Amino acid sequence: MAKTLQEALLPLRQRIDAVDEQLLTLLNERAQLAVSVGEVKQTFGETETILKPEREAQIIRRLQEANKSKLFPSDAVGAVWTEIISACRGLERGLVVAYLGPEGSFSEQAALEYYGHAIQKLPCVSFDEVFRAVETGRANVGMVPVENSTEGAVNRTQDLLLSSMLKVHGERTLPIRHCLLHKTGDLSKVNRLLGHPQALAQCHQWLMVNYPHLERVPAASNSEAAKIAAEDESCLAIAGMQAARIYGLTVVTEGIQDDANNKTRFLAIGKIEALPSGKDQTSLIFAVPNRAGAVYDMISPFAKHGVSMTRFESRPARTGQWEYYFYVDVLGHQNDESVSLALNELKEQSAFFKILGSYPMQ
Ligand SMILES: O=C(O)C(=O)C[C@]1(C(=O)O)C=C[C@@H](O)C=C1
Repeated sequence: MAKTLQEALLPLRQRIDAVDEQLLTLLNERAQLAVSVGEVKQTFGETETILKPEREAQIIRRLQEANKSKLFPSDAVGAVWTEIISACRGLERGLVVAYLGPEGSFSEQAALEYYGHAIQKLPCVSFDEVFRAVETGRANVGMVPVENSTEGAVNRTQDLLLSSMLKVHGERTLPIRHCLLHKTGDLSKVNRLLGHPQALAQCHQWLMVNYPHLERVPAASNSEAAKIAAEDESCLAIAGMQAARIYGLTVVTEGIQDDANNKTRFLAIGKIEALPSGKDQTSLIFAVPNRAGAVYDMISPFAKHGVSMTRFESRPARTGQWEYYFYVDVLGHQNDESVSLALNELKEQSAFFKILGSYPMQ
């Protein structure tokens, strides 16, 4: 007699159960090893945050390499091991992560994707507060947006990176899909649209075509806009799907950002510094003396030592003298010989010079 579907599935499901049990045993073995690592760190007086960004990046890259041309998807290797490491790290010591909240922001998503879910979340009301929370030790680390593929630099973050003593130890780039959200979906009472200025700018053309006369009101964050709209039928909000879910909003239109490939790059900041991981980049800020050819002279050490520049941006120095700070990313770690030589030469000629950090590339 032919088997039923359940009968046909049973032996396969039994084998899946057996594999899961083996995985669980191995995960517990790994967790125990992480606890031992934590104890060893303690005996060596390593009492600061337990996070080792270079080691985490190496583990994930090595496994992704080993998994090449295998069945389990490479992206899933990254996501699964981020969570495994996060859980193990949490057993060594909890990690408090500050970011622009409230709950449901893209910054929160970046924080969870980078540090995993075994963290203590500290949503903050502004980027300034994120930096302050980490500087004062209320949080161990923070996650802040630094640039968007449509709108360019996130200016407040750039300014805070300039003045803060915090270092960059990692990066995460997220695709950003904005949605138009409303409490009920009946827009008859709507008279304004709330969104973070960055989100309003990233959706500018779509809004011009679809809601040209609607008043646009800047909000402290997208998730804050969503939270307000959840209480007020006169408000539309721009925020992500996660915020729509958390605050129970109706999605009026999905994907309203002007560029379908809209992305934001976030930086992981803290007091720790990442050691070389084998595939790193270095972020720095410098200012040049105000004379002809100064910028050219400044960047020539990179060409001389074969160091690739991946980002070059300027911000006014606020002296009223048309002077600028240059924000530059280069490939390689500051401990690499070529990068170190180039940076030393650049430093000697700079009116201002600051390394924000060397960190594993995503
Ligand atoms: O190797 C370490 O230093 C650990 O603490 C272990 C571990 C891991 O679970 O593999 C956890 C946290 C660190 O950020 C890096 C790796």
